Amino acid sequence: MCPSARLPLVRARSHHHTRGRSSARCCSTPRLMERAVGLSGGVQSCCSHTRGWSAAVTPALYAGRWLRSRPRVHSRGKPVLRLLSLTLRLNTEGSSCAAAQTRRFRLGVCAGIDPLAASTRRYCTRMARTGGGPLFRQLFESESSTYTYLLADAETKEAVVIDPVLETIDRDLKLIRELGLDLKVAVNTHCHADHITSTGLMKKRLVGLRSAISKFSGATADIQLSEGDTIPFGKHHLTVRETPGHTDGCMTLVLEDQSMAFTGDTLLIRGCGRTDFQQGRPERLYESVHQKIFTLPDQCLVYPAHDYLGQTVSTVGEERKFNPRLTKNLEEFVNIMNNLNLRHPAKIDIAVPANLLLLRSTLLTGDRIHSPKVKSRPLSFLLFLLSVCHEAEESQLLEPLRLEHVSQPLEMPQHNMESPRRQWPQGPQPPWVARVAGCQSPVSSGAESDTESSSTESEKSCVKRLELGSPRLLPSASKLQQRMAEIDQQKEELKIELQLEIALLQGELQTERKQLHRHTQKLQALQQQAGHSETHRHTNRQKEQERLEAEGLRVQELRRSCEEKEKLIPSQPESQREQLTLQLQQEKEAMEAATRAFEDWEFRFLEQESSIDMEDESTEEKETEEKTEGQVEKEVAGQQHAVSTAQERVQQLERQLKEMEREKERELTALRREKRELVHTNQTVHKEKKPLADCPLRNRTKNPPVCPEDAVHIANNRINDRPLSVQGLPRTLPDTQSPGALASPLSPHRLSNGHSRPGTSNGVSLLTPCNSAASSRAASPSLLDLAEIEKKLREAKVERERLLREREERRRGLLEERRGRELNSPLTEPPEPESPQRPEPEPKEQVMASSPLNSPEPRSLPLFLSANFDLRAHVESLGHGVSGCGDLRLTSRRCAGFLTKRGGRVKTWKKRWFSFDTDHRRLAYYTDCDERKLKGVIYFQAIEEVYYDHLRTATSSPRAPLTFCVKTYDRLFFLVASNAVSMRIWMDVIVTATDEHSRY
Ligand SMILES: N[C@@H](CCC(=O)N[C@@H](CSS)C(=O)NCC(=O)O)C(=O)O
Repeated sequence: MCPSARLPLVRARSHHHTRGRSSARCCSTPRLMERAVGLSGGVQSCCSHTRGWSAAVTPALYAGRWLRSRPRVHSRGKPVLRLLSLTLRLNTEGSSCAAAQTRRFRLGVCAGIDPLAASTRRYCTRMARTGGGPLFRQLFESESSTYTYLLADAETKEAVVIDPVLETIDRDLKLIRELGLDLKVAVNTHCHADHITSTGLMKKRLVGLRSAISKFSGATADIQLSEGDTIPFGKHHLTVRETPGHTDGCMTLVLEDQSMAFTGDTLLIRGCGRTDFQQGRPERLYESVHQKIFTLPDQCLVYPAHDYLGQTVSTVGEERKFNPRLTKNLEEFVNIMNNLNLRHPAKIDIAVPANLLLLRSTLLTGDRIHSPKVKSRPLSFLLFLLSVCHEAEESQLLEPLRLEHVSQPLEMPQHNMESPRRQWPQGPQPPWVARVAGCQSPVSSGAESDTESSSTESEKSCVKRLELGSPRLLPSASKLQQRMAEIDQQKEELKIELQLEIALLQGELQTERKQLHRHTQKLQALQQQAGHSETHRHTNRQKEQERLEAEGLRVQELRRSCEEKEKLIPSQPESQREQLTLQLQQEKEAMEAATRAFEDWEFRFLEQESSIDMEDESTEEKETEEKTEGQVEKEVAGQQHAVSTAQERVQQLERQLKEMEREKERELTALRREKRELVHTNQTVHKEKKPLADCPLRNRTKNPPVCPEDAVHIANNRINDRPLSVQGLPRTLPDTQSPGALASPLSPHRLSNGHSRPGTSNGVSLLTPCNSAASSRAASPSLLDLAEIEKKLREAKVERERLLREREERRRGLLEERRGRELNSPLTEPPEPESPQRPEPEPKEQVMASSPLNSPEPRSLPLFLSANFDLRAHVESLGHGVSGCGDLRLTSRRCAGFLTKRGGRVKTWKKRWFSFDTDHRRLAYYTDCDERKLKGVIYFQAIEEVYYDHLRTATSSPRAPLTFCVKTYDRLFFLVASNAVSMRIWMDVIVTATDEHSRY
């Protein structure tokens, strides 16, 4: 396909019209045509200013230049000919009312009538009425007081954003989304020093978006702008006016109808950009404003990049009249500017390199930077990253990429050495070379294909000719040198990007560390909170305990009084006895009721106590309290989880670092290999060019002898081109380690055409001293890099270990603290069962025996309340061999022994000493057989069922066949006996306490 056929039918516009100056600016020279780089139309040109619109510029005229100036070097060194979406754009001006309006306006300008003599407002209103004006939004970022502007064509929705700020990227993108805009270009009026642009990140988020900045900014972007360039969006466009002075790359962007000017930092409202850093020069700024901005119509609205006083807009006329600096003469102006004594912008040290960096299309948007986190990295992290990169990389970043190796027709005349592509011998090429292979037309030279192209036949013949020594196609030494310089540059690029990636990873590490710190703080806060609630709970519990004890005393008092009255009755006159007995009966019932209430209360209390050990459930009141505790514990667990997640992330980062290191090694190896090959080719060229009397060409190509000169070179090569690995980093260059590799840096398949390398006896490439010096120069930074990477890796490892240690210490601290709380808290100390206030009752056998109530037994009373109930006898009567069961202490009123109990919440199995006490009517359990530390109680009235577990807990129980269950009204206890006999005894013992049992 003809290259020109791919180009759009371009439209040409009046380039630049400023009241009466239009003819000076408006031109139709090819140079200016080439400068007019459009977005979608691609090209606009100047033309007859009397017509406003011209016929299309011949596409072919532009095509070559376009393609030559547009190849881009991808971060991996691949050329990406970014052919813009050169859509066919027909000149449709005049087809709509709005366009007609615009046209009339233009014609007015061209005819020397100043249509803006009327107020801008009126003009804008007219434009709005006709729907001709662009959609416009002024957005503000408060930290740096930056204005971002959004302009869009209301019909096509194509949009341009000016000076977007990183901090407000989400807001801006949201608005763009909401308005349904198709953001085509993000342009920066200059390389800002006070904030980081969001351009790079926007490109990452919006497919097809391209960055633009002045070519004098020092930053690279997809589009590098200069005077007269236009940025179209729909039927509108902005024109670039270079306005240096604040920085070299400052531009003012003027809307097509000159109704708006985006002046960046050049002209501020009643002020102007400072000139004390970033190539600032007051004289230049003065000239820029006066020549490029003050020449705009008075009504032209001035939209600056900043305002620190809340002003939003001004006009050219106003500024020309009232600007306190720019109304002065040059000398005064310079004086003012040199004495502003402003503080440097807070972020200058990071913003400048960041902006130089983030505008680059390869960074943060290319496939080298893989990290999925890029999008979500916080600003602080980016700042960190940039500060890391700043010092080391600034110089390289300032250097825009310039590789112009676009394919040229193969059969070009010999004198045309513009394309070094043809001279590369066949073999492993760096990817970018492969991407532009072949005799394709410039347009189809591989830019649209992602596949690596193979050598074409003509390439092969070219190589063959080269190898046969054809002087026609030998590359010039300077071209080779140039290519080597480019490889060095690529190396530098690679270095920068890898360092960036490392910095990214380090940044992530730092973010994780900060997160860890936050989690730790939260954990501490939670612990404090837990401590407070613990104290509160403690106080409450103490009070409750006191009340409980008082109630216990009262119940005892009631009991004593009943007993005394009971003793007195027999000594009373016969006539009163019945009455007294009745009274006594009532008092006893009251006493029983009080006792039951007390016991319930005590039960709840003890249950709550034991819940501290997380083994028991609680009553409703306790549940409320525990809920808070549970939440705290849950949060603590959450924090611990977060800590371990952070730790995993650190490990992951470490892995990524290693991978980066490996990738770097691979890339460096490939680059070194290519360089060696080039060195070799260079050497060949030298040899081909000079008459080699002592080493005839034919001989050299067929069966080359080692001539003395070569021998020297070989020796040199062995010293100078010595693999770096030999010099200290053996693993970095595995392919050059072996003596064979030393002797033959050319890969074997490069010799597969059957020809030995000219100038080598065994494939050794030759180095001139100059080349070898270049080689070592190029190699040294790589060594440093590797050492640096390794150092960082070590640091990361140390950091990781530190984090791990910290985590472990925290965990231990937590555990200890918790243990300490358990030990110190009186709440966790079980109440003494044999407390002085509540002495263990006397053996009830005697008491009950002497009681007049012991018989007749009311049928409704549970079995164990029967006065003559003998537990041991009962168990024996059931056929159990009690005497043979040594691990049980069974008396007439008590049964005690070890059982293993499953925890209520934390399902751990713990051995406890259980005591079934018919007098206290409770089954209590203690930590040990001395019965000093009560862990919990099950009151008889709570027991509902006792049954064998039937191996339900088989997977967890220490002895599933010996596991049985005690069901209370609100909980299920799993207990394990030490043997089958004791299990059966225990079950029969406990079942006596059930109401169910009392019915039989
Ligand atoms: N206080 C601000 C810095 C303000 C500042 O220096 N603004 C620049 C434009 S951004 S580089 C400027 O040119 N100002 C001119 C003026 O007269 O204010 C900060 O700390 O960031």
